[in-house]
Amino acid sequence: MVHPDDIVFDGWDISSMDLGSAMERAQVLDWSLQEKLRPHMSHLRPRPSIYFPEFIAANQASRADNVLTGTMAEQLEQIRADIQDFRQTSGVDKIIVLWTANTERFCDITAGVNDTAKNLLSTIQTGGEVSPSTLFAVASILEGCAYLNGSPQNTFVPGVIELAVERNVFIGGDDFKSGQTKIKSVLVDFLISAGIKPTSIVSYNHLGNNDGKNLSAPQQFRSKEISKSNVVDDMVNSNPILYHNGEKPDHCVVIKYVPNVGDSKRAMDEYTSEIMMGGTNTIIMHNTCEDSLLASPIILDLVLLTELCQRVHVRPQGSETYQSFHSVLAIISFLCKAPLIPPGAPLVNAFFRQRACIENVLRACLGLSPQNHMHLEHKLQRGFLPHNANRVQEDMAAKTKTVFCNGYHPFEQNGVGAHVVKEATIG
Ligand SMILES: O=P([O-])([O-])O[C@@H]1[C@@H](O)[C@H](O)[C@@H](O)[C@H](O)[C@@H]1O
Repeated sequence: MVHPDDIVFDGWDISSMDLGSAMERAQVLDWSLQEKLRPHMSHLRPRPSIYFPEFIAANQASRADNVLTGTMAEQLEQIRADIQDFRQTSGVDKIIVLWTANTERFCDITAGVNDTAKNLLSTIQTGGEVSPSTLFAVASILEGCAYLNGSPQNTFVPGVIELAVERNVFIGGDDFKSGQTKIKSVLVDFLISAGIKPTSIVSYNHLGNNDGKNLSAPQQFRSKEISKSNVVDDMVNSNPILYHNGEKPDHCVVIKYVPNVGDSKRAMDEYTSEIMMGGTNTIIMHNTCEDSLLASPIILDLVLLTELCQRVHVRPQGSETYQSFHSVLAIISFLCKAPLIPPGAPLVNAFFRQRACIENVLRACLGLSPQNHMHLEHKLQRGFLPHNANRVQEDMAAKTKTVFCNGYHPFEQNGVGAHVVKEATIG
């Protein structure tokens, strides 16, 4: 248990936080924001981009083409130098690096290559399979900068996670939860919580931007398919009455590249569910949305939340010392399709549970108790909140009157009590 009084912030009062001041404190080091957004986001500094990143090939092109050159070790140093340069020229206190570049294919987790921090650092020196996003993550961590992954690939191989923990640097991801998946994390939770059992979920989307083009490559699509598919797992597992052990709805995800629609993504979903007595309920949805404009506020929120979390320190009950959040920053799950969580932590994809986590953490930071929606003070026979005792008494008097008028059970007896009294009377 953590008492709200045991949560502190470095330096300033959260209640005075506004987006503007937080933004000044946490400028985004943006590596590849799409051209069309740049005019609207002048405070974000565009940086070299790597599109279609497979592996950064040595001597691929010049820096003028926004592509890193040299050996992998040299590329690592170049990225670190870029970060240092940005720190100096921009004068910001903190840098948070966020990967908005295209989806990469999943890379293999190989013992001796990327399974530990030491092995990963030595693979970078000697050459081997290290994806561009992993290289950026390592550079950021070595520079003490939090690193967030907005794409689905497994940037955070075990070696990166170990390095982040060793260096006490936040990492978080994966994959912006922007459109179709965001709705899914609400709708499936609603269906299952309402006792309606989804048996098949079929999701198509087509789009024509650079992201869509990249996803038409099977290996990159596979990364996206994985991050989009696992999103219902925790909701399914949360209801053992509807789903037996290991049972899952069929879940199919298709993405097609259609250049003509550009950034205007079309998402079509069909949710088929089983209802009472074997009946069927089907929900069909068509959603037309601007892919980049859904992603951009998520980028800002991710950075703001991460920066905020860097200033939160917690002293668990019975402990002498304060500690910060785990390096794997799970609180930002709300904004991600495939949340990265610390080993052994429960995975939560359900939208409102993720939101409640953020809300309650922020409430705790302000010294407020968590919002649990019980509202017991309004549900008991007698109120128990001292500060509004009078109000409660008045309310109860009014309710008593209503109860008698309605002819229901006498005041101060619940349904069971009323039933017993009735039987006793009859007897
Ligand atoms: O968030 P969401 O709509 O489920 O998922 C989307 C994908 O289906 C889409 O193909 C991709 O280009 C978007 O960037 C986004 O990741």
